[in-house]
Amino acid sequence: MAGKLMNLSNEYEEEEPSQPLNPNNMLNNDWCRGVIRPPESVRSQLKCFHLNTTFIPFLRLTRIKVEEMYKRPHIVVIHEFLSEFEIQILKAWATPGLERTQVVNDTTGAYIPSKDRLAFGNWIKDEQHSAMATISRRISAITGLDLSTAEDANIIRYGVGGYYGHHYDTDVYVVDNPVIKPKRIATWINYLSDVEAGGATVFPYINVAVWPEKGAGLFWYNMLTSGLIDVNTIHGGCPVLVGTKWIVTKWIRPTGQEFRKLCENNLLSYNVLGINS
Ligand SMILES: O=C(O)CCC(=O)C(=O)O
Ligand SMILES: [Fe+2]
Repeated sequence: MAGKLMNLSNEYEEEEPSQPLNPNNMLNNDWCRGVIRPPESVRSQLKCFHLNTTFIPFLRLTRIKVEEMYKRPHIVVIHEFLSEFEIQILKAWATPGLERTQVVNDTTGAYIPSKDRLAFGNWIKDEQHSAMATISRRISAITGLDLSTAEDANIIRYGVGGYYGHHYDTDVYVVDNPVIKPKRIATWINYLSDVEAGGATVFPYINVAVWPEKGAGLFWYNMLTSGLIDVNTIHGGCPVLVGTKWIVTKWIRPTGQEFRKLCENNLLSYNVLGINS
């Protein structure tokens, strides 16, 4: 068994996950163990590239290093997105006010503590620190999205055993359930730390695992161009086994994107970083 756990070779890449998709069953599941990857046919299409910043004055003199993790939905990692200074500022800001994180209750819509999310968090507004305002401005420049309507950034610290069960970031329509959860067209996660073991952000329906990398950004669209939820974006944060995981999440709202991400006739067309496909 130990041999199997350690073996990350191709032998396992097409294997079907053996664990049921249960938010409380993040520990030791196949996605978190890193033994499942998208098939070769998907991986061979993925690219690394420098974002074309020619027409983005704010980023003209920077190199934005993009690595695709999946195409549809478009999941990308932006390497070396944050500076060491920004990372230290955000951690120092959050630390004195860290509190147990909560989730939106499906029936009442209220924020409640939950066994699906074990972490400590704090919030920061762009106006509260110029470092955060600059980060939001960079995210906006890279994604082309309006961040003035986005939620405040959520700074999260996961200790050993901390995790976030599988969930959607945007609301899921449930018949007979009057509660409308917030709509989030896209999510941007900043990793403020590496994690020695565990702590991957996983998308179990498409077998994608993103391992935290200090300073990197992770971005994906939760919605198709039609505004429908992309069901393949269900994701979670794996338990931290060794070390501490720090992230800063920006949940981006559809409001304000009307002239930036145009609706398309095709109900199932995908949003992508840059132009749509
Ligand atoms: O901790 C992670 O890797 C995922 C966090 C997440 O899903 C969120 O903040 O919405
Ligand atoms: Fe999430």
